[in-house]
Amino acid sequence: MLTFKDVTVQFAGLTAVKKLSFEVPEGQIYSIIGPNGAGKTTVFNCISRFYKPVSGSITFIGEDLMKLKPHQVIKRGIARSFQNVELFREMTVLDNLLTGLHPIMKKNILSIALNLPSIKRDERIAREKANEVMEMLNIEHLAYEKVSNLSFGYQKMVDIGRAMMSDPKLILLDEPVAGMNSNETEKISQLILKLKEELNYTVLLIEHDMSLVMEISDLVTVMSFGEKIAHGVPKEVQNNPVVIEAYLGEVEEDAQFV
Ligand SMILES: Nc1ncnc2c1ncn2[C@@H]1O[C@H](COP(=O)(O)OP(=O)(O)OP(=O)(O)O)[C@@H](O)[C@H]1O
Repeated sequence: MLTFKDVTVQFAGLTAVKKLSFEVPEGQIYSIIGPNGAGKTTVFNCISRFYKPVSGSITFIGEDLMKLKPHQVIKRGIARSFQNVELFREMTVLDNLLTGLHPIMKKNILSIALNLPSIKRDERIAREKANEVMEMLNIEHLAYEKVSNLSFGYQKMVDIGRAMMSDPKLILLDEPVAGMNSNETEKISQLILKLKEELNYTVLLIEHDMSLVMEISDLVTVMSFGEKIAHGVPKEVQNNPVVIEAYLGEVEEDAQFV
C-alpha cells in the first residue's frame, strides 16, 4: 500500500533519514520504532508532505506522493494523529472532530453564505460521521465538552477521532499512548485493533511503548540514526541483538523492551 524507496531527508547538514526503504502491506498494523531522534516522525512528515526528501520515492497505492500537496494526501486516504496533541482546545469535542472533514469538503464560500440545501445536507452527514466516530471511541457523552476540560488520554482519543473523520485507508499514529496510564493505554490498544479489524484501516504506528508494539503489530521496522537496522515480525525484532544494542543507553524507561 505504502512504499518508501531509498528515501533520504536532510536538514542543514544533518541526515535525519538515510536511504530508507520499507513497504507497508494493506490491512496491517505496521510499527516504526527506534531510539529518540532516529527519524521516525520525519518519516511521517514526508508522507504528510510537510518535509521533502532530497532523494528517493514514496508511493501510496501506486501513486507518487511527492507530486501531491498536504491536503491532497488526506484526500487520497491518509490521515494522521500527532505526537503532541494539536486540537482546538477551546472548542468542543464535536467541533474538533468536524475539523477533520475540512480538508476533504468541496464547498465554496458562496454556497455556504447562501446556506444552500446541499450545505444543510453536508452538515447532517458530517454530524452523523462524528457520532459514528464518537461511538467507536466511546466518547459520545463528551460531545459538547470543551477539549481543555478533558484528561490527556481523552484528548489523544479526540485527536485520533479527528483523523478517523476523513475515512482514511491508512492512518498514521505518532506515539498514541505517550504520557498515558496503563488503563488509557489499554483502551488505545483496543482501539487500534478495532481500526484494523472493524474499519479495515491500515495502521502505521510510531511508539516507544514496546509491550504495546509487540502485542499489536504485524510487522516492525527499527530505525537508528535515520537508517533501518532491522525489520520483521515482533518476535524477530525483539530478539535481534542489533536492535537491543541500539536501545542500550536509552535513558527513557518506556523505551526498554519487556
Ligand atoms: N524541521 C527540522 N529541522 C531540523 N532538524 C530536524 C527537523 N525535524 C527533525 N529534525 C532532526 O532530525 C532527527 C530525527 O528527528 P525525528 O523527530 O524524526 O526523530 P524521532 O525518531 O521521531 O524521535 P522521537 O522518538 O524523539 O520523537 C533529529 O536529529 C531531529 O532533531
